[in-house]
Amino acid sequence: MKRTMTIAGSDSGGGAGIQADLKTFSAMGTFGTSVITAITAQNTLGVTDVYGLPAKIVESQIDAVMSDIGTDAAKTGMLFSAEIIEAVANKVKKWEIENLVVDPVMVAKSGDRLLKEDAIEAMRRKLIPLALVITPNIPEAEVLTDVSIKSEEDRRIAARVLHSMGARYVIVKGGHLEGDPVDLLFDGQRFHEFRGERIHTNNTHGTGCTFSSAIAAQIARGRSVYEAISIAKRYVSEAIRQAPHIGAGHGPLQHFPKWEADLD
Ligand SMILES: Nc1ncnc2c1ncn2[C@@H]1O[C@H](COP(=O)(O)OP(=O)(O)O)[C@@H](O)[C@H]1O
Ligand SMILES: Cc1ncc(COP(=O)(O)OP(=O)(O)O)c(N)n1
Repeated sequence: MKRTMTIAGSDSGGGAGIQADLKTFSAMGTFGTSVITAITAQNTLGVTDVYGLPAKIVESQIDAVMSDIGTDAAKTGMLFSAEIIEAVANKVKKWEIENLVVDPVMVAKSGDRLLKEDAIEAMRRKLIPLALVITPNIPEAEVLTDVSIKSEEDRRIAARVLHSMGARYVIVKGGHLEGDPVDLLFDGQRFHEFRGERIHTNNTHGTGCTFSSAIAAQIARGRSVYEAISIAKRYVSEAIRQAPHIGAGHGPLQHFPKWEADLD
């Protein structure tokens, strides 16, 4: 069985973070392991408290997983501080993790901060150069590149800047744009659009976590980055469409046991 590791924060509400990642890994037919970076007190209405863990315990969790179980791909989500980003980057190098999907999580849908302001430079310099794939949404791409994205051309410029920082594949997601969500991939040479149909709902908590975890799991299973993104997009769409209406705010997605089996 292929192995996938998430390095991310815990969401007590179960919709995003580590919890969404592990549900997605399982649905994709991979064995998921987890490295917790921060604990959030969170529900569908928002985040009421955040506790960042010491970088040392993040390092020892990675060592514990990698020295015994190993991984075929990894993803990062909420990394909270510059210290944790540096610790993760060092361990990614030490364990030679090449299939790394970086979801540069900064702010929750509720508007609450999940990454300290002074950690953005560490994200740019230490982690992005190690990424096989980086999956920013529009606001994250703007912060990382200092490009204000007002048009499709701006989005392409931002994708090029992120690629120049060292990520091999850049996908700037379109969930925050008006109309049907189109995600834009740049591989260093060509652009490719992944088109979806907008589902009008409040149940979109954890879409980014689910998308990046599904990409990591499909890469672990040997699919190309293009195939992995295409499958991840279908999965997220269906997970939003069949969301269970839980909580009074942005509700979580529905995850599907044996989704992978349905693909073959
Ligand atoms: N309402 C929606 N209907 C269909 N797909 C969506 C919707 N919202 C987001 N997506 C898709 O979910 C994935 C995550 O995108 P996005 O919501 O932009 O990320 P994030 O959660 O990081 O803000 C993307 O593939 C995006 O196109
Ligand atoms: C612990 C934790 N990690 C990440 C997020 C953000 O997740 P995302 O998938 O981008 O979903 P939304 O917050 O945009 O719904 C989070 N909220 N908590």
